[in-house]
Amino acid sequence: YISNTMPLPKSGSIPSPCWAVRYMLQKAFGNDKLSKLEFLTQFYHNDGLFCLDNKIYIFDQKLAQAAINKLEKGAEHYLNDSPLKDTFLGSSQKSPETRRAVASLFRKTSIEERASWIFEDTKRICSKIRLKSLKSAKDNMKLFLMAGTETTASSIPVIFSLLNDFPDIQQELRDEVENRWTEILTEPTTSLPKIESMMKEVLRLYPIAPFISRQNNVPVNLGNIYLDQHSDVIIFTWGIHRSPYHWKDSKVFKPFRFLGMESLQSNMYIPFGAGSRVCIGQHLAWIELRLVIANLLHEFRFSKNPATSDLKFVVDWVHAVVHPDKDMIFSLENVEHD
Ligand code: HEM
Repeated sequence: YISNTMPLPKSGSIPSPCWAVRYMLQKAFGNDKLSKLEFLTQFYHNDGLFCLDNKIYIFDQKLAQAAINKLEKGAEHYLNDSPLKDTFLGSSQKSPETRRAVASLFRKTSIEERASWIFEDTKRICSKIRLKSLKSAKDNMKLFLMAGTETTASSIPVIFSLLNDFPDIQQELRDEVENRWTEILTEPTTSLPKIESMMKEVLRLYPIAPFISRQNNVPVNLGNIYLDQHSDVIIFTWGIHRSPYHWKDSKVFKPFRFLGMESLQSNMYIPFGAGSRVCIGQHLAWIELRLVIANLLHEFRFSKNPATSDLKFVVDWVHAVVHPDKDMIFSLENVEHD
């Protein structure tokens, strides 16, 4: 009703919820910010973006693509005192165009070439660390450890919580593991199509990193949208992944949705971000997750425990990860093997 009676925003302007919509959101969702944002992505579907609390949330595919390509990571001074400054690994402080060029060059190289670049780069970083204080090196290590552990670790309980809700699917995945167990033991990268499809679907419905952030140092046009200098832009992965306009049965967990799906429309699926700042650890995370899930399914049967029957997933806005709202307790039963 509110949507139909509101004046249409001018083309090229960024809509923002009026007091009536804000009141309704508060009544409907209380402090559940994620649900409010999810609601607003549908409310402003035709605009593809909205502004809330001085942040611009983008979920239209073309606008998201433009924002990813044109805007900065949002840490413009981050590298100033860092030993990564002026190194290949620290290319984040260069212009988006340079970074894209570097990233595409990097993609075309062989593993051996990459290794030698990284080796040279690391040597340069080490000599800088020797000359400077260790503080900024520590900061970068913290980023790496946070990005590499919170994310993968948070994905595992979400996956098993869903598999508890669907015991038949859990068994189907266990069967896939058992059929290939000897292969997995000798070759840990053995393909497990059903498990991989399920992992993709979990990261679609519950993207562990629910948004990616960007900023601009100079005014920028995204399509016909004008962004002032230093706009705070959020590419809202959660909204994109759950949009009924992009996905059939968008709110339903369909673990085998991705089976046999060769390619996806770009930017409809961005659990690891996109562009030159795409997650550096995505391939490692994928292998880790696949092996952890295979191992756990091989060892145990998981089922719901009454102690955590009404589980909800919430966002830790500081670390930008999705996690369960309380400790998860599962019941385990050993899987017997001959
Ligand atoms: C399920 C697991 C993971 C998810 C969902 C995930 C997701 C993400 C996302 C969305 C970004 C931001 C990309 C962007 O801004 O476009 C990111 C960045 C990053 N990730 Fe991951 N990640 C995961 C695992 C890992 C692992 C295992 C590592 C390291 C071993 C890692 C290291 C990083 C680093 C260093 C960045 C910053 C890259 C940059 O700023 O250039 N991540 N990740």
